[in-house]
Amino acid sequence: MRLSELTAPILIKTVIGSDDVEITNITADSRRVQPGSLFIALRGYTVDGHDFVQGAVQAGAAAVVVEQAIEGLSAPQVVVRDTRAATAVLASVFYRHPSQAMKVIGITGTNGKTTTTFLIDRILSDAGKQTGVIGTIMAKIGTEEIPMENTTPDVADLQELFHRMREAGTEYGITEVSSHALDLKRAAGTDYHLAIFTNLTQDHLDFHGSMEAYRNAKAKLFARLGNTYQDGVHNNKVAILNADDAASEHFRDATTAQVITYGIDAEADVRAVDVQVEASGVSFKVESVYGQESFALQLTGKFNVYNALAAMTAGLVEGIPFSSIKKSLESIPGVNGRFETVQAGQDFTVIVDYSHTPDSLENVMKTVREFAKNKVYCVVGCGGDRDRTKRPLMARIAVEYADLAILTSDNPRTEDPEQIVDDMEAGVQDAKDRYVRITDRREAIRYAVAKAEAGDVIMIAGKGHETYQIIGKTKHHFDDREVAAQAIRGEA
Ligand SMILES: CC(=O)N[C@H]1[C@@H](OP(=O)(O)OP(=O)(O)OC[C@H]2O[C@@H](n3ccc(=O)[nH]c3=O)[C@H](O)[C@@H]2O)O[C@H](CO)[C@@H](O)[C@@H]1O[C@H](C)C(=O)N[C@@H](C)C(=O)N[C@H](CCC(=O)O)C(=O)O
Ligand SMILES: Nc1ncnc2c1ncn2[C@@H]1O[C@H](COP(=O)(O)OP(=O)(O)OP(=O)(O)O)[C@@H](O)[C@H]1O
Ligand SMILES: N[C@H](CCC[C@H](N)C(=O)O)C(=O)O
Ligand SMILES: [Mg+2]
Repeated sequence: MRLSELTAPILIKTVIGSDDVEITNITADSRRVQPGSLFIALRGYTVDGHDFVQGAVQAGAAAVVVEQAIEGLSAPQVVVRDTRAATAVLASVFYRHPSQAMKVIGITGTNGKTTTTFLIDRILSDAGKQTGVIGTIMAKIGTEEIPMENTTPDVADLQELFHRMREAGTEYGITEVSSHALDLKRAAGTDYHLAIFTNLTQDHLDFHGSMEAYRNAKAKLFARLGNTYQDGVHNNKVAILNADDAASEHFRDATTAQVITYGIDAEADVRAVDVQVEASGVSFKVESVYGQESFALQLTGKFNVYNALAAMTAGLVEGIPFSSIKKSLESIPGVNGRFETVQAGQDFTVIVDYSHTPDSLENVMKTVREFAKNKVYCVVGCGGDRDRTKRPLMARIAVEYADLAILTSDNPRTEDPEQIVDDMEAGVQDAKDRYVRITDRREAIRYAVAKAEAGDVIMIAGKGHETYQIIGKTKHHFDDREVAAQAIRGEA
């Protein structure tokens, strides 16, 4: 595409040099520049992309987009007011608005996004639809799986993924939309068909500053959910909200789309009743505007009833029959790293879970307590370079629900691991006999395994599907499931 055509929709800009050059790819990362690339300089949290403009041109960039003109540059420059906002426009134009060629489902909320995307994927795939998924664990296009750095990728990468989905004939793009993405304009330019809200509880206060700002970031997904009403119900934009979460009223106000609610405790359009939580799964009945159905899932916990309700509401809105949804949801054995049990021949239960927020930890620990007959151990840490205020709260929850909490490391990143555990410990000073601190995660898991006796439960929280531990800036191989199994087998 010619640079002139690509930048035409940007109203306020100054072009230095000729814009009659061919652009073959766009990127905001100089390390990924190829001959013919358009390099866009973003001011990040760590470095300023403007510092890499010269390097990008040396690597073959055909042109650059900047907020400040660079002196003596040999390549054409387009100077704009806000390169982050411009990237969203440029990516949409370059890939020819791929999200409009499919139905994109956006899922936001503190917890349950990944799980809900998996459930929706199963419901739609079983109904014969071509799907693509973008989320924490990976992106999936048909059967191709692509590893992901973030839950929601950068806007140029996101549009490229939609482009690849369109090429593959995808009918539904099922995507997690993080609050970071909404604030950093990664989701700008995506035309969402359904927007789903799971829940809002504390996380990411380091980034958003307050719960109100965090909620407002999530509200953007609903505020941007179209403003037109088309003929035929299935062409309409729909917001799917959790009736049991107070933030839903805020999102209802923010959107002009039709709203449908799901819930358990409050009145809802799709409501679960008679919820029975067992170790082997959760059962419940659904009463809804679409009829009634009973479910017996292999997933467990009340929180998974919410995920199932959100997913089935999406399926029902899309015209999938209840009977088909029931079959799909009941056949799902579990989601990678979410309440996943480790079986290595032991006579106690070991569960690996991705709970890395106070609310998710409380949910899984409550669920464990509902079926645990003997002692419960909780191995938990908190990520470095992330919300510090959740640390004492998570430690508190571990201590309250477990007979013994083992406070340890998660991904320390660039923080001192001992300091992170200190921050956690600040929340449990009055309960010294209810926890131990073992900063080395492998040792912490080994300790819990050594302590456990027949019928006990060990919850290993925080890392779920992750197969690494980030210490400093280095990713080391580490898998809670592997480490637990080795400890059980007595391997080094
Ligand atoms: C806070 C945050 O979101 N940071 C993201 C941001 O990083 P940053 O601002 O530090 O970027 P930077 O390193 O300063 O670089 C600025 C610019 O210079 C460019 N650059 C940099 C170096 C170089 O040699 N050449 C070059 O061109 C970069 O590509 C970038 O465009 O831009 C990067 C590139 O897109 C992201 O990878 C990075 O996510 C980091 C890894 C991250 O940890 N993000 C987390 C907080 C996050 O986004 N989480 C959410 C929510 C998770 C949830 O659901 O709970 C998610 O969606 O994953
Ligand atoms: N609906 C829910 N409500 C509360 N907690 C949940 C819910 N669903 C899952 N959880 C808990 O949260 C953890 C993370 O779930 P999941 O990965 O589905 O969430 P996510 O929103 O994608 O997280 P992330 O923000 O890291 O991408 C699970 O391991 C479980 O402990
Ligand atoms: N998407 C979340 C993942 C946290 C996972 C946890 N293991 C940690 O490292 O804190 C985040 O980036 O905050
Ligand atoms: Mg996720």
